[in-house]
Amino acid sequence: MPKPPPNPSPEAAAPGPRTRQRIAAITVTPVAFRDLPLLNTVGVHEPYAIRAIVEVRTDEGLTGLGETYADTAHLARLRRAAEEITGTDVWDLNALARGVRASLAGDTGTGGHGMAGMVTNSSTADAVLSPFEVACLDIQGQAVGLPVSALLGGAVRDRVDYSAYLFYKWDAHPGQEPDAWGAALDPDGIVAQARRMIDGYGFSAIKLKGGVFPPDEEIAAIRALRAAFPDHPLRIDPNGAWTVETSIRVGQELDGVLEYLEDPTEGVEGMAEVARKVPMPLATNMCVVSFADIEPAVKRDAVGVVLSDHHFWGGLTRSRLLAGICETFGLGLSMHSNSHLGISLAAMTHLAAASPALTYACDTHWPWKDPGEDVIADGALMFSEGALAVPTAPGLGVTLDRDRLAALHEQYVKCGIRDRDDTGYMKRVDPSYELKKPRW
Ligand SMILES: O=C([O-])C(=O)C[C@H](O)[C@@H](O)C(=O)[O-]
Ligand SMILES: [Mg+2]
Repeated sequence: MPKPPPNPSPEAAAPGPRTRQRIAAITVTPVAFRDLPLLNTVGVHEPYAIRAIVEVRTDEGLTGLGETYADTAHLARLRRAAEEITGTDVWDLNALARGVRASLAGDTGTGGHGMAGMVTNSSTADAVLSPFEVACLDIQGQAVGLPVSALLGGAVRDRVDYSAYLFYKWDAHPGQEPDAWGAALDPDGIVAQARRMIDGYGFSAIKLKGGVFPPDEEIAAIRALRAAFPDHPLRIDPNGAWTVETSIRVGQELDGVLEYLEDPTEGVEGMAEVARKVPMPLATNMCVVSFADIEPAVKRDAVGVVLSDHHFWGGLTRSRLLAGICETFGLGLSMHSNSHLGISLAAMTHLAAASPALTYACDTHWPWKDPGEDVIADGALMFSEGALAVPTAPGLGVTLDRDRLAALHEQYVKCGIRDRDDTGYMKRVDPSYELKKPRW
């Protein structure tokens, strides 16, 4: 009889405490990529969108990636936080959050996160923490050979659906040649834009950014979309541009047409009043934007769906916490997006894959970006039938292309935009433009 193999030594059998993987260096690089003249209720997108790319390096030589806003105040906070958290173990996300909070001590400023005034109450500490947390998860995944979705509890789906995010738009930035999308300033233009986007990406849900034209014109656009795309769930988001009365009227007129009505009016009280009188759920990325906002909204039954966004909810693990809270209180979960690059898209996809309650197609601004402009290498994120396959490579599953990073940084330096300012740009184009809240 063959002899059984000898028992392994206790050292070999037990994995033992692994060596900590400490943050040795962090680089924060602002970048700019071309953006189109997309209209919203506070103005129009400038010719470039700005983002910050965060690289976290460990003492063992692994690098994790994060992406966030690049407004001046946010960049300064990122750099202060980067100094404070250097030396932290990438597995100790609580210590990471403590370090970020410590770096903000005495900083009472709010905003500066790149949301053009449309999200004002989100937590500064969570917005600063987010890209570092994502980068640490990227490193953790690489270290153990697992995708980030596995670290978040496991992917419950292998594909994540995104929606066609439509905007009213001019045909060109003033003084430039018309872009490939052309103008969309009426129902026909919006339907043509939807067709182009759905033909290109296969999206199976549609969101219209509203709050730009009088509500009846936007109702007409939604009706035209319904006629052209009878089976696509539809949403409209005027970013709080309407009074409570207008919101109720629009909601009642669109009975049976919308899957949800997003931020028709500003504030929890107004949203609660609207919610009582319209037939469809209200969704928000404006009145529930931090953990402190959840209790008042739940108590007043103000919203039916929360649009999570790891960029201002403190990263991926805190967004999973939000998902759990939403499940507990019977709130639906969807996902918000700003103009972004591939690192953000990868993080959003891992999060959505690992969030069982996320049953709506996620927002993304991806189609509005020039496909050639990114900081990641091509090939990791390819849309098919409106969805992205969840990356299965270790970590986020995307790699930084240094030449592209350098080119987009150079573009940031040259373009001169340092803070997102949709209103200021609109006023430069049309000096009679006024910011009104509510507008109708
Ligand atoms: O859902 C939303 O509220 C957004 O996507 C906010 C964005 O800032 C959007 O309005 C934009 O990019 O103009
Ligand atoms: Mg919104």
